[in-house]
Amino acid sequence: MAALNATGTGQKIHNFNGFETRTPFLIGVAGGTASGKSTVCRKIMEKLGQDSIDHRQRQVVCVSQDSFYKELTDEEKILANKGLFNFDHPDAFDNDLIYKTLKEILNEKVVNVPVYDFRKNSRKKDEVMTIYPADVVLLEGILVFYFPKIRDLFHMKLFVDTDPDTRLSRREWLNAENKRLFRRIIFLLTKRILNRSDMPSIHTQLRKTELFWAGLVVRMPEKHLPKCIFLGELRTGAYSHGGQKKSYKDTLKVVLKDCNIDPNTWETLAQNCPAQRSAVTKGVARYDQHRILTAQNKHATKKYADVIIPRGADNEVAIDLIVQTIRDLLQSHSRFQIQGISHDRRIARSRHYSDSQVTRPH
Ligand SMILES: Nc1ncnc2c1ncn2[C@@H]1O[C@H](COP(=O)(O)OP(=O)(O)O)[C@@H](O)[C@H]1O
Ligand SMILES: O=c1ccn([C@@H]2O[C@H](COP(=O)(O)O)[C@@H](O)[C@H]2O)c(=O)[nH]1
Repeated sequence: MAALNATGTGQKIHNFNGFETRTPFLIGVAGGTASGKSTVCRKIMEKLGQDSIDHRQRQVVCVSQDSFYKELTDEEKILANKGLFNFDHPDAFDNDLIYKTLKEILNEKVVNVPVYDFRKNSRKKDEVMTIYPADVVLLEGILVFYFPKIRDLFHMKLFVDTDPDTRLSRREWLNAENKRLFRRIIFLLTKRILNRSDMPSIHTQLRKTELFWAGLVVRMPEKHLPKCIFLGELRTGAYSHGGQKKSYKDTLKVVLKDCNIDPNTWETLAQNCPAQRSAVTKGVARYDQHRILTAQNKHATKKYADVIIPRGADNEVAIDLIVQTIRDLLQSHSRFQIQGISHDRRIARSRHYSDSQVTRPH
């Protein structure tokens, strides 16, 4: 539990589970998609009465790892539109920015984090979320414990553990208009089925089909329509009518690289059907192996948690325990306390305030 030491300078130092730290106290909240991470964080904020406080005055703030999704390149956007981009891979996030932001938060700086637009798979232009210095900062996300450098910054690590079928059932079936939710439904569903039947992932199968088809096109006689359309474009890097630049060439290049096949020698390789088949089979197997290892590593981040919350937001007992721990941390500061007790800190922190924020933390 948290203990507090007063230093000679009057500065307060927490001693929590062997860590010595000044505020802010950083809490990581990991768990699978739709496990209830945001809901757990929202409940914590509500129970601490923080949701009703102006965001510049809050002692507890919550940030989502989703804000740090990387900007996709044009090629990646094409893959994403085809459902071929893996948003659950650790590299899908701007991990350098996550680290830099957490370090700034730990140094009590005002930080601006990007606002991610799931519909466009990109950051919103001219919009940021300003995080003001707080005593406790929660960062929730599917992969917040993946990279040791980031993981080691947390003073406390929570894992929201909700079984995959419940997560799947939570998807909003009626909201099929919403592309993001729809993609997640398909993703979770196929993942469950493929895992159960021990088949390669949908990402792997799509790559295999795409490469076999691309090889077939290379071997077609020159005048065949698919060859004119696809490889004409592939050779010259032409614009497709009304479409995006070099779409076929670029997506094929990404898929080839994923499968460790050199895009520069691909056409020569594809002329030799058995050689191409063997290279694709090997490349796809390698890709699937890499994908499985990444998924295992990702899943294994649960082992780094200090507290595992089974049933997510339904687990009131676990949430109350966490809330009480945060309350203890906050109340151990003589200058400011939560819920109804005076906030000298508002004055003490007024130098940090700025009017630059556009949106507010949830
Ligand atoms: N305990 C729960 N019971 C019912 N629905 C829940 C529960 N926890 C979360 N949900 C719902 O499931 C969906 C995903 O929850 P969310 O907290 O956004 O998950 P995550 O942040 O892990 O993706 C949301 O629509 C949310 O309202
Ligand atoms: O552009 C995107 C970015 C991410 N996703 C998916 O969203 C979830 C994020 O996890 P949560 O736990 O729900 O916050 C993840 O499964 C990504 O695959 C997306 O669909 N589109």
